[in-house]
Amino acid sequence: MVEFCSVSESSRPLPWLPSAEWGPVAIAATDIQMVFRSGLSQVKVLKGVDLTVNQGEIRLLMGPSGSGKTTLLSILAGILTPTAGQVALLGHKITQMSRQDRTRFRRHHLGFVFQDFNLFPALTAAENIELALKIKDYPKSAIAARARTLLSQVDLADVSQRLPQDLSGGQKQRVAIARALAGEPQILMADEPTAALDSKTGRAVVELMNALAREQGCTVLIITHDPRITDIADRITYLEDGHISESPSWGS
Ligand SMILES: Nc1ncnc2c1ncn2[C@@H]1O[C@H](COP(=O)(O)OP(=O)(O)OP(=O)(O)O)[C@@H](O)[C@H]1O
Repeated sequence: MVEFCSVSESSRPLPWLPSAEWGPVAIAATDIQMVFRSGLSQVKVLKGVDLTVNQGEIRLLMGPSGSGKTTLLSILAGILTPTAGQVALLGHKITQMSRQDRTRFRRHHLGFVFQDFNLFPALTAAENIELALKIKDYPKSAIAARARTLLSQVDLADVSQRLPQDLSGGQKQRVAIARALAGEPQILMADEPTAALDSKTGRAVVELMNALAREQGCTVLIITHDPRITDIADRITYLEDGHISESPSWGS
Protein backbone atom coordinates (compact mmCIF):
# COMPACT_ATOMS: atom_id res chain seq x y z
CA MET A 1 0.00 0.00 0.00
CA VAL A 2 1.51 3.35 -1.02
CA GLU A 3 1.24 6.30 1.33
CA PHE A 4 1.02 9.81 -0.09
CA CYS A 5 2.49 12.78 1.73
CA SER A 6 0.74 16.10 2.02
CA VAL A 7 1.10 19.01 -0.42
CA SER A 8 4.64 20.36 -0.64
CA GLU A 9 5.27 24.07 -1.13
CA SER A 10 7.27 23.53 -4.28
CA SER A 11 4.53 21.52 -5.97
CA ARG A 12 2.76 23.29 -8.77
CA PRO A 13 -1.02 23.36 -8.43
CA LEU A 14 -3.04 21.17 -10.75
CA PRO A 15 -4.99 23.42 -13.10
CA TRP A 16 -8.29 21.62 -12.93
CA LEU A 17 -8.45 19.43 -9.84
CA PRO A 18 -9.61 21.14 -6.66
CA SER A 19 -7.18 19.40 -4.32
CA ALA A 20 -4.39 16.87 -4.51
CA GLU A 21 -2.47 14.79 -2.03
CA TRP A 22 0.93 15.73 -3.40
CA GLY A 23 4.00 13.98 -2.21
CA PRO A 24 7.28 12.56 -3.38
CA VAL A 25 5.57 9.82 -5.38
CA ALA A 26 4.78 10.60 -9.02
CA ILE A 27 3.64 7.16 -10.18
CA ALA A 28 2.22 4.51 -7.88
CA ALA A 29 0.82 1.25 -9.17
CA THR A 30 -0.58 -1.37 -6.83
CA ASP A 31 -1.22 -5.01 -7.74
CA ILE A 32 -1.77 -4.33 -11.45
CA GLN A 33 -3.16 -7.30 -13.32
CA MET A 34 -3.98 -7.43 -17.00
CA VAL A 35 -5.66 -10.24 -18.86
CA PHE A 36 -6.32 -10.01 -22.60
CA ARG A 37 -9.18 -12.20 -23.80
CA SER A 38 -9.75 -13.33 -27.36
CA GLY A 39 -12.61 -15.78 -27.88
CA LEU A 40 -12.07 -18.67 -25.51
CA SER A 41 -8.39 -18.01 -24.97
CA GLN A 42 -6.86 -15.53 -22.58
CA VAL A 43 -3.38 -14.30 -21.84
CA LYS A 44 -2.42 -12.96 -18.44
CA VAL A 45 0.21 -10.35 -19.21
CA LEU A 46 0.58 -8.63 -15.83
CA LYS A 47 0.26 -10.74 -12.70
CA GLY A 48 0.31 -8.28 -9.84
CA VAL A 49 2.72 -5.45 -10.55
CA ASP A 50 3.61 -2.94 -7.82
CA LEU A 51 5.61 0.07 -8.97
CA THR A 52 6.54 3.36 -7.37
CA VAL A 53 8.40 6.13 -9.19
CA ASN A 54 9.37 9.22 -7.22
CA GLN A 55 8.96 12.76 -8.45
CA GLY A 56 11.96 13.91 -10.48
CA GLU A 57 13.25 10.35 -10.93
CA ILE A 58 14.39 8.91 -14.26
CA ARG A 59 13.35 5.25 -14.38
CA LEU A 60 13.93 2.67 -17.08
CA LEU A 61 11.53 -0.21 -17.62
CA MET A 62 13.23 -3.14 -19.35
CA GLY A 63 12.19 -6.67 -20.19
CA PRO A 64 12.03 -9.24 -22.98
CA SER A 65 9.86 -8.64 -26.02
CA GLY A 66 6.23 -9.41 -25.22
CA SER A 67 6.73 -9.16 -21.45
CA GLY A 68 4.08 -6.47 -21.18
CA LYS A 69 6.09 -3.24 -20.99
CA THR A 70 3.86 -1.27 -23.38
CA THR A 71 0.77 -2.71 -21.71
CA LEU A 72 2.03 -1.53 -18.32
CA LEU A 73 2.94 1.92 -19.65
CA SER A 74 -0.52 2.25 -21.23
CA ILE A 75 -2.12 1.34 -17.90
CA LEU A 76 0.09 3.77 -15.98
CA ALA A 77 -0.89 6.50 -18.44
CA GLY A 78 -4.59 5.73 -18.05
CA ILE A 79 -4.92 4.72 -21.70
CA LEU A 80 -5.75 1.08 -20.82
CA THR A 81 -7.84 0.02 -17.84
CA PRO A 82 -6.25 -2.87 -15.92
CA THR A 83 -8.21 -6.02 -15.13
CA ALA A 84 -7.38 -5.34 -11.48
CA GLY A 85 -5.23 -2.93 -9.47
CA GLN A 86 -4.89 0.78 -8.86
CA VAL A 87 -2.78 3.52 -10.41
CA ALA A 88 -2.20 6.91 -8.84
CA LEU A 89 -0.40 9.68 -10.69
CA LEU A 90 0.68 12.75 -8.71
CA GLY A 91 -1.55 11.55 -5.90
CA HIS A 92 -4.67 11.10 -8.05
CA LYS A 93 -6.19 7.66 -8.52
CA ILE A 94 -6.60 7.63 -12.28
CA THR A 95 -8.04 4.12 -12.28
CA GLN A 96 -11.07 5.58 -10.52
CA MET A 97 -11.52 8.53 -12.88
CA SER A 98 -14.00 8.69 -15.74
CA ARG A 99 -12.54 8.29 -19.23
CA GLN A 100 -13.06 12.02 -19.83
CA ASP A 101 -11.19 13.01 -16.64
CA ARG A 102 -8.35 10.63 -17.46
CA THR A 103 -7.98 12.22 -20.90
CA ARG A 104 -7.97 15.67 -19.35
CA PHE A 105 -5.42 14.57 -16.74
CA ARG A 106 -3.14 13.18 -19.45
CA ARG A 107 -3.41 16.34 -21.51
CA HIS A 108 -2.34 18.56 -18.61
CA HIS A 109 0.17 16.43 -16.75
CA LEU A 110 1.72 13.84 -19.05
CA GLY A 111 4.00 13.99 -22.05
CA PHE A 112 4.70 11.09 -24.42
CA VAL A 113 7.58 10.17 -26.71
CA PHE A 114 7.18 7.21 -29.06
CA GLN A 115 9.51 5.00 -31.06
CA ASP A 116 8.10 6.21 -34.40
CA PHE A 117 7.94 9.89 -33.41
CA ASN A 118 4.19 10.32 -34.13
CA LEU A 119 4.62 13.76 -35.68
CA PHE A 120 1.89 15.18 -37.89
CA PRO A 121 3.38 14.80 -41.39
CA ALA A 122 1.62 17.84 -42.87
CA LEU A 123 2.79 20.19 -40.10
CA THR A 124 6.23 21.76 -39.80
CA ALA A 125 8.40 21.11 -36.77
CA ALA A 126 7.24 24.41 -35.24
CA GLU A 127 3.58 23.72 -36.04
CA ASN A 128 3.77 20.27 -34.43
CA ILE A 129 4.82 21.93 -31.17
CA GLU A 130 2.37 24.82 -31.52
CA LEU A 131 -0.50 22.36 -31.96
CA ALA A 132 0.48 20.53 -28.77
CA LEU A 133 0.51 23.84 -26.90
CA LYS A 134 -2.94 24.75 -28.27
CA ILE A 135 -4.34 21.41 -27.12
CA LYS A 136 -2.88 22.06 -23.67
CA ASP A 137 -4.68 25.45 -23.54
CA TYR A 138 -1.39 27.35 -23.46
CA PRO A 139 -1.95 31.14 -23.65
CA LYS A 140 -2.45 31.89 -27.36
CA SER A 141 -0.19 34.93 -27.47
CA ALA A 142 2.75 32.96 -26.01
CA ILE A 143 2.54 29.85 -28.22
CA ALA A 144 4.84 30.90 -31.07
CA ALA A 145 7.54 32.15 -28.70
CA ARG A 146 7.36 28.99 -26.55
CA ALA A 147 7.68 26.80 -29.66
CA ARG A 148 10.74 28.80 -30.76
CA THR A 149 12.35 28.44 -27.33
CA LEU A 150 11.73 24.70 -27.30
CA LEU A 151 13.14 24.23 -30.79
CA SER A 152 16.27 26.15 -29.74
CA GLN A 153 16.58 23.95 -26.65
CA VAL A 154 16.66 20.86 -28.84
CA ASP A 155 18.99 22.62 -31.27
CA LEU A 156 16.54 22.72 -34.17
CA ALA A 157 15.89 26.45 -34.55
CA ASP A 158 17.26 26.39 -38.10
CA VAL A 159 14.90 23.64 -39.30
CA SER A 160 11.73 24.84 -37.55
CA GLN A 161 9.88 25.34 -40.85
CA ARG A 162 10.67 21.89 -42.24
CA LEU A 163 8.15 19.09 -42.52
CA PRO A 164 8.96 15.82 -40.70
CA GLN A 165 9.77 14.15 -44.04
CA ASP A 166 12.67 16.58 -44.43
CA LEU A 167 14.16 15.84 -41.01
CA SER A 168 16.50 13.04 -39.96
CA GLY A 169 15.34 10.42 -37.44
CA GLY A 170 17.26 12.10 -34.64
CA GLN A 171 15.81 15.50 -35.57
CA LYS A 172 12.29 14.08 -35.66
CA GLN A 173 12.73 12.58 -32.21
CA ARG A 174 14.06 15.90 -30.91
CA VAL A 175 10.91 17.62 -32.24
CA ALA A 176 8.86 14.92 -30.50
CA ILE A 177 10.74 15.56 -27.25
CA ALA A 178 10.19 19.31 -27.54
CA ARG A 179 6.52 18.64 -28.19
CA ALA A 180 6.22 16.25 -25.24
CA LEU A 181 7.81 18.75 -22.87
CA ALA A 182 6.05 21.79 -24.35
CA GLY A 183 3.34 22.05 -21.73
CA GLU A 184 5.79 21.33 -18.88
CA PRO A 185 4.23 17.98 -17.94
CA GLN A 186 5.05 16.59 -14.50
CA ILE A 187 5.49 13.10 -15.98
CA LEU A 188 7.12 12.07 -19.26
CA MET A 189 6.61 8.56 -20.61
CA ALA A 190 8.71 7.26 -23.49
CA ASP A 191 8.18 3.95 -25.29
CA GLU A 192 11.38 2.77 -27.01
CA PRO A 193 12.51 6.33 -27.88
CA THR A 194 15.82 5.15 -29.36
CA ALA A 195 14.59 2.10 -31.28
CA ALA A 196 14.47 3.82 -34.66
CA LEU A 197 17.80 5.60 -34.20
CA ASP A 198 21.43 4.57 -34.54
CA SER A 199 23.16 4.11 -31.19
CA LYS A 200 25.03 7.45 -31.15
CA THR A 201 21.95 9.45 -32.13
CA GLY A 202 19.78 7.43 -29.75
CA ARG A 203 22.01 8.15 -26.82
CA ALA A 204 22.25 11.86 -27.66
CA VAL A 205 18.47 12.06 -27.93
CA VAL A 206 17.88 10.35 -24.59
CA GLU A 207 20.53 12.47 -22.88
CA LEU A 208 18.82 15.58 -24.22
CA MET A 209 15.39 14.35 -23.18
CA ASN A 210 16.60 13.62 -19.67
CA ALA A 211 18.49 16.91 -19.31
CA LEU A 212 15.39 18.89 -20.30
CA ALA A 213 13.18 16.76 -18.08
CA ARG A 214 15.51 17.25 -15.11
CA GLU A 215 15.54 21.00 -15.76
CA GLN A 216 11.74 20.97 -15.54
CA GLY A 217 11.71 18.63 -12.51
CA CYS A 218 9.78 16.14 -14.63
CA THR A 219 9.51 12.46 -13.68
CA VAL A 220 10.58 10.21 -16.57
CA LEU A 221 9.63 6.60 -17.28
CA ILE A 222 11.33 5.07 -20.32
CA ILE A 223 10.71 1.66 -21.86
CA THR A 224 13.82 0.46 -23.60
CA HIS A 225 15.64 -2.60 -24.88
CA ASP A 226 18.76 -0.51 -25.30
CA PRO A 227 21.48 -1.55 -22.81
CA ARG A 228 23.61 1.41 -23.92
CA ILE A 229 21.40 3.93 -22.17
CA THR A 230 21.01 2.22 -18.81
CA ASP A 231 23.53 4.55 -17.15
CA ILE A 232 21.29 7.58 -17.66
CA ALA A 233 18.62 6.21 -15.30
CA ASP A 234 18.31 6.67 -11.55
CA ARG A 235 16.83 3.18 -11.29
CA ILE A 236 15.91 0.29 -13.56
CA THR A 237 12.86 -1.92 -13.19
CA TYR A 238 12.66 -5.25 -15.02
CA LEU A 239 9.45 -6.85 -16.18
CA GLU A 240 9.37 -10.56 -16.89
CA ASP A 241 6.66 -13.19 -16.86
CA GLY A 242 4.11 -10.70 -15.57
CA HIS A 243 6.16 -9.63 -12.54
CA ILE A 244 8.68 -6.90 -11.90
CA SER A 245 12.04 -7.15 -10.21
CA GLU A 246 15.09 -5.01 -9.60
CA SER A 247 17.45 -7.36 -11.40
CA PRO A 248 16.96 -9.33 -14.60
CA SER A 249 16.94 -13.12 -14.68
CA TRP A 250 18.02 -13.07 -18.32
CA GLY A 251 21.57 -12.40 -19.44
CA SER A 252 22.88 -12.89 -15.91
N1 LIG B 1 -4.91 -5.58 -27.20
C1 LIG B 1 -4.35 -6.78 -27.01
N2 LIG B 1 -5.06 -7.91 -27.16
C2 LIG B 1 -4.52 -9.12 -26.94
N3 LIG B 1 -3.25 -9.30 -26.58
C3 LIG B 1 -2.47 -8.21 -26.43
C4 LIG B 1 -2.97 -6.90 -26.63
N4 LIG B 1 -1.98 -6.01 -26.39
C5 LIG B 1 -0.91 -6.75 -26.06
N5 LIG B 1 -1.19 -8.06 -26.09
C6 LIG B 1 -0.27 -9.17 -25.76
O1 LIG B 1 0.30 -8.88 -24.50
C7 LIG B 1 1.65 -9.28 -24.47
C8 LIG B 1 2.51 -8.10 -24.05
O2 LIG B 1 2.52 -7.13 -25.08
P1 LIG B 1 3.31 -5.76 -24.93
O3 LIG B 1 3.23 -5.05 -26.23
O4 LIG B 1 2.83 -5.05 -23.73
O5 LIG B 1 4.79 -6.29 -24.65
P2 LIG B 1 6.19 -5.51 -24.73
O6 LIG B 1 6.99 -5.98 -23.58
O7 LIG B 1 5.94 -4.04 -24.82
O8 LIG B 1 6.79 -6.05 -26.09
P3 LIG B 1 7.88 -5.39 -27.07
O9 LIG B 1 9.13 -5.23 -26.26
O10 LIG B 1 8.02 -6.41 -28.14
O11 LIG B 1 7.31 -4.09 -27.56
C9 LIG B 1 1.97 -9.83 -25.83
O12 LIG B 1 1.84 -11.23 -25.77
C10 LIG B 1 0.90 -9.23 -26.71
O13 LIG B 1 0.60 -10.06 -27.80
